[in-house]
Amino acid sequence: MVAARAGAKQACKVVVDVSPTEAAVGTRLCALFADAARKAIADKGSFTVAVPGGSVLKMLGGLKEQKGIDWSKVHLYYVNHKVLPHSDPASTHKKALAGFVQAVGLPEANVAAPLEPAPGQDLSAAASAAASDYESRLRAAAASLGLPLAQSGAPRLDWMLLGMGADGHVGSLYPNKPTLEERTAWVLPFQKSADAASITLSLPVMAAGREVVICLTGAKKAPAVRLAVEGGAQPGELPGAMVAPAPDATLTWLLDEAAAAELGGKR
Ligand SMILES: O=C1O[C@H](COP(=O)(O)O)[C@@H](O)[C@H](O)[C@H]1O
Repeated sequence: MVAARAGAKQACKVVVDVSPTEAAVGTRLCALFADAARKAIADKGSFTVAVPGGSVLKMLGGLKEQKGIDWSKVHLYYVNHKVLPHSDPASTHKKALAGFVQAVGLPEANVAAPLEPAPGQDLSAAASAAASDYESRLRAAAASLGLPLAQSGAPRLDWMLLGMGADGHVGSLYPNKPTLEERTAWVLPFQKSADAASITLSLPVMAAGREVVICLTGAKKAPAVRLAVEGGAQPGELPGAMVAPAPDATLTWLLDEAAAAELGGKR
């Protein structure tokens, strides 16, 4: 079921797209991704997309079934990434390569892999270096691909695909953290604990997507979905609700029935 909503505070068009099961959400996600890629490539010769980790990345395995995409014209970025060697089983880059990139024939040169930590490097220093490197690469790509910039100055990727945690976190932007206040940097380091750090796109870059798709499933996330879609979160409480795309953008909530269960009204 697909419904456009006017209720949320975003100025952009908001679509709530509900499928019966998690598997059906995965199928729908890959079909929408493929449609957007084919259209962008036909219209302007390239498709730029940022993808998250977690359950949404796994769903992208279904892209293997999609036909008619010129993968040499697709440019892939990560919404967030743990500061780890690419050989680490928890590396999102490693999972993306194995999950769909290699199978569909997306050239690895078109995948912006984050800088790996140097052996023995201090984690916080490695996170800062990786964030700064990723931002430089994104700036270079924005220039070479001619990406338009949003009013915030952030690059407008064609598709900004986000997951959201039950606590409302998107990428590595967590509730009530100073990273939510960032307005200038495109990529930020975030140290979650003494032994876990990541880099993440900033809120302005997430919001700058020409299409922003927030995909999530499961009953545990239903309260966060209700708050984000219908409003009412306290400032800083729910990062997913703080992604406010431009008026000419579309924000699509791609949900299963369980995640949509607390939404009232028409959906
Ligand atoms: O920590 C993270 O969580 C979100 C949501 O993950 P999910 O497995 O519950 O879908 C994810 O989008 C993000 O990339 C990841 O770092």
